[in-house]
This record gives sequence, structure tokens and C-alpha cells, in this order.
Amino acid sequence: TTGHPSHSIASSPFTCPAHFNSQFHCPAYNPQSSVTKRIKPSSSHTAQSLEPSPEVQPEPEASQEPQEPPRPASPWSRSPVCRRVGLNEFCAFTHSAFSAGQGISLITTPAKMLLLGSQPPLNESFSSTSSDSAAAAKEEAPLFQDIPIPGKGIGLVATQMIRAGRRVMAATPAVMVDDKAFRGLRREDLAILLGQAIVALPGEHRARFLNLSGSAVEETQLEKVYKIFSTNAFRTTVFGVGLGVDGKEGDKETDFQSTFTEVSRLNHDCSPNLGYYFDSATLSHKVYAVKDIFPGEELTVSYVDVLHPSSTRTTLLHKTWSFTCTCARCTAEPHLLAESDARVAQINQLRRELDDYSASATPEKAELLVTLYELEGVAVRIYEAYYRAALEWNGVGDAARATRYARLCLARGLVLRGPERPFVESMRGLVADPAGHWSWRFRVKDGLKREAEEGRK
Ligand SMILES: C[S@@+](CC[C@H](N)C(=O)[O-])C[C@H]1O[C@@H](n2cnc3c(N)ncnc32)[C@H](O)[C@@H]1O
Repeated sequence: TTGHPSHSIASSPFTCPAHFNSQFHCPAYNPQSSVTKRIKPSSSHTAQSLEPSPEVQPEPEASQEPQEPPRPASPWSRSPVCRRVGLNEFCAFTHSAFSAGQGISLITTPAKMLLLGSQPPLNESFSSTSSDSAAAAKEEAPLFQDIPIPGKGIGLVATQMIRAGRRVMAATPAVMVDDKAFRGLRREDLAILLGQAIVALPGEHRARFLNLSGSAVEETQLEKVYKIFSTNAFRTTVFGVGLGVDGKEGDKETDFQSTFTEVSRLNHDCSPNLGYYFDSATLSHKVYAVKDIFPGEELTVSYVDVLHPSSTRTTLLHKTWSFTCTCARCTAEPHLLAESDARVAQINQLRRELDDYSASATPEKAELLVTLYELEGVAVRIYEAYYRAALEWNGVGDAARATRYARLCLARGLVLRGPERPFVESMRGLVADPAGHWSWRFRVKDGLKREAEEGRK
């Protein structure tokens, strides 16, 4: 939904769901409180129905008794059962008001949920940033629509011209599953938690999730939920919330598998016209056009590394998503397919040479790399070639060409990888002060050093 949640926080604070059976920050969520109390592992489970359970209890009748001032209620509900892998216990948590009432469910440990839920954007009972973008999206004419695409199920098609660089979506997930739960839990246990995660979502988001493509004919609703999730999940990394198994500070980032109802409608192409990154700060998948897209053209992303040879790409796509790739790169005539594979091999070889800072690479090799990326149509990764060209030109002391490529790398790379990546800082530094950047004349200095060493021999 793009509107405000029907149960506004201000007028009707959330109360615990009827099935809420734990002390976990309900009725009043207190991030400082401890969650060390054990949650009883459920000994058995019955078949789960996907009928929604009541999320909000009716407000009590007004009474004449003096009332306590309203306390801030927790926006989170927790699944009635949790599942264990080794020392970790995983539960499903839901925030129904998140992202302008779309809601979000997370399957993770209570300790990690406490940490995540105590910081932006999940500590906000109502996510204003998402509601702002939802409101803005409502005002503009839609950029795309979902329609059946022959041989591909449903896909998204541009309804107007979309220029390269334009943002096409910024969507928050329906469900995020801690990678440790995704890999560690038994399939039937994960299905039970997923079932609870989906049931607890607000109706519209839940319906959109259940409408996504799954696989073959499913036996049960839980199996269906599991298959929909695994067919449509993206790996997403959340920074700053890692916890070790004992609940102490651990890694600085946590991987989740996440399903987004809109982004997950994007079909695959080996030369996609969209790129995306997961913005950990807003928990949103930001999707940008990497080429000009014309009305009627399908919007696509790549499910696999576009710089794999064609045989690897098709094998991976078939193994993981059960389809035969029919994109232009994979179905080119044999001699063109061979040329494309040769270009990919040359790209990978050039990257290795350019990334060896002790060897003698040249700006010409970097220029060739840029041309090969362009010829291969992998605009979604072009910033990598610009990065290497910027370093090579700076490496021979050509500040003008180096800063030009650094700017191109920033323009394309920021929308494809986000602002947090080390290359962004490096390229900003190069633009600001080429001679102060580590790469300044590094190829020349090394060359001089080598010549001097050879002269001494
Ligand atoms: C993430 S979903 C994409 C949306 C999906 N088409 C739908 O109807 O919801 C992934 C599934 O879409 C289909 N798909 C995606 N890209 C495809 C392509 N290039 N050719 C054929 N099928 C494709 C496959 O069935 C795949 O398992």
C-alpha cells in the first residue's frame, strides 16, 4: 500500500497481537531491556494456515477510571514459535507500520532483532522516508507496469521513456531472513517461520507476496511460501548489526535473504537495463536505469555475474531458477556468441593485468577495457572499467584524463553500488587532488625504479 496505515500510530497505538506469548519488548518496547530470558522452544507444530491473525486488538471502551498516560507501544510482534539451529534461536518479527504501512517481517535471533530494532530505520514506528517516497511516487505517472511476458511469467515493462541514471524503484522488503537461518534451518522449520512472517504482514503486502512466482505445483501453503521466498530472494547486507552466537558483538555486517514484492517481478537479462544495490541505511533496494529504456521495453536485472562466459551463465540460471536464458547475448548466432565469450575472457584477463599494481599495465589497456565493456553491453558494470582507467591515467600523471574517468566512475558507480563502497571515497579523493592520490604517477615511478634496478645489475 502507498497510503497511510489504517491504524495510525498517533490515534491508535499498537497493542500486542493476540498470539503474543513472550516478554520480548511488549507491550512497551524498550531497547535497553535485556532479552536474555529463554524463549521456550515449541515442542510441536501443527499445520499452519495462512489466514491472517488479528494484528491489532480493538481499543478498550472509554471508561471513567483514571487512565495511565499512554506508553509508547512496541511496533513489533513476534511469532508464537521459534526454531533453533545450534546455539541460535530464530523467530519471525513483524513491524506492520513500517514503510508507510506496507510492513516488514524479519526472521532472525531475538538478540539481533533487538539490535536492529533499536536503530534506524527499524526503530521508527512509522517510516517517514518511505512514506515520502511513496507519496512522491503516487504523484508521478508510473514508470512501468506488470504484464505477462511470453515464456517468462510476469515482468515489468516501461510505460514511458526512462533515461539512464534515473531511479526506477526504492522498495523495502516484505521478508528478510537471516542468512544463518536460511542456510541452517531445516526446510520445514524455515517454512513454518516464513508462514508466520507472511501471515503477520498487512493484507495488501501479504497478497502481493503470495502472488509472486514460485515453482511447479505446491503441496501445502507452507511449501508455497517457502518456494516463493526462495525463488524471489536477493542477498542483502545490513551493516553494523553483526552479533556472535553468544549475543556479543561480532561481525560488523549481517547477510539476509530478502524478498521484495515489486523488485522480485524483474526478469533476468545478461545485458540488463537496470542495476541495483541494497541501501542498508534505509533497508531499501534502490534500482536505477543503466541504459535509456524506451516505452514498451521490458525492465531487466541480471541474476548472475554478467562477466561469466555464456555457458556458465546459462547453467547457473537453469540450476537456480529453472529457465533457459533466451536473452540476446545467450542466443546470438554461434560466431557472435564465440566473439562475445572471447570478449568476456579478454575483459577478465585485462582486469587481472590492470589490478596488478606491480606489473606494467598502461592507460591504453584500460581504454581497451572500457571499449570491451561497451561492446559487450554490460553497462551495469561499466564503472569498474572507468575506475581502472582513472587509476591508469593518474598512474602516468595525466590528471585531466584521470579525473574525467573518476567522475564517470562516480556517476555510474554510485547508483550501482551505493555511497558506502571504498572505491567511491578513492575516486572522490582523486577528483579532489589527483597528485595527492596514492595512484599519482605510480606506473611511472615503478618503471623508473625497475629501470634503475636493471641498470644496477
Ligand atoms: C524473481 S522471478 C521474476 C518474476 C516472475 N517472472 C514472475 O512472474 O513473478 C524469477 C522467475 O521468473 C522467471 N524468469 C525470470 N527471468 C526469465 C527469463 N529471462 N526467461 C524466462 N524466465 C524468466 C523464472 O521462472 C524465474 O524463476
